[in-house]
Amino acid sequence: MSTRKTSLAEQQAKNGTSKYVLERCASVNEYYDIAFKVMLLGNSSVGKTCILVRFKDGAFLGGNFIATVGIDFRIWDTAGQERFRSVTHAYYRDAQALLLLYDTTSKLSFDNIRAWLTEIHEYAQKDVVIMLLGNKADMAAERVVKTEDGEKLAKEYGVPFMETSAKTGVNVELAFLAIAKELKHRATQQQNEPKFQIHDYIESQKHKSGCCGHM
Ligand SMILES: Nc1nc2c(ncn2[C@@H]2O[C@H](COP(=O)(O)OP(=O)(O)OP(=O)(O)O)[C@@H](O)[C@H]2O)c(=O)[nH]1
Repeated sequence: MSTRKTSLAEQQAKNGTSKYVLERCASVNEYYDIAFKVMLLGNSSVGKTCILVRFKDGAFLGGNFIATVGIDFRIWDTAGQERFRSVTHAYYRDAQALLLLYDTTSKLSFDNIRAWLTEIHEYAQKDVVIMLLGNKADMAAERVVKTEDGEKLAKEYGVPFMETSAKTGVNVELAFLAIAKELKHRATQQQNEPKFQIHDYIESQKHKSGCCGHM
């Protein structure tokens, strides 16, 4: 993709400066044509921080995240604890995308998704992109939330869904990439151009990466 304006972050990456420099640069608006605010939401301990770290480290190690995605992601890792809720509400309003996580080994975190969605509808922008993620898919023995339950809930609310693992990395990049593609298409879509179908995109990519039992 070619929406990126500058190669400063890239140069610094080539020069071997730390990933923190790269990440900081990646969050500076002026280096990009488009920038979006993405938030990670969900109960405490569902794995929001781990998903973000997995995504960022994978991207840094691969060395081509910025070049491939070409969009400045400012990702807000929120606190899941109830006592911080009033603080996070304030940030919903200008978020373009929300990754809503539950933990496949925690029924409570799954049951609370409805409450999270109610809150999102109250505080977020009407056209915010929401994606439901069932995390910790690697913990097969401890699983209490079936994949079908996640799928059913997502269908009910009309949001895309996938199971992820911050531990193995399965579907982590796909989740962020799908959001990036959706937001980019919305921002740059020309008249008469077909709408990006996020559900179709995810389904086609999920089949590619979800084949080999390494959840
Ligand atoms: N096995 C496994 N463990 C995970 C995964 N994701 C997170 N964890 C573990 O779950 C715990 C909580 O992860 P965090 O990323 O801190 O959770 P959080 O949602 O950011 O929590 P708060 O900051 O309290 O809202 C940690 O012990 C992680 O190691 C995963 O995909 N698989």
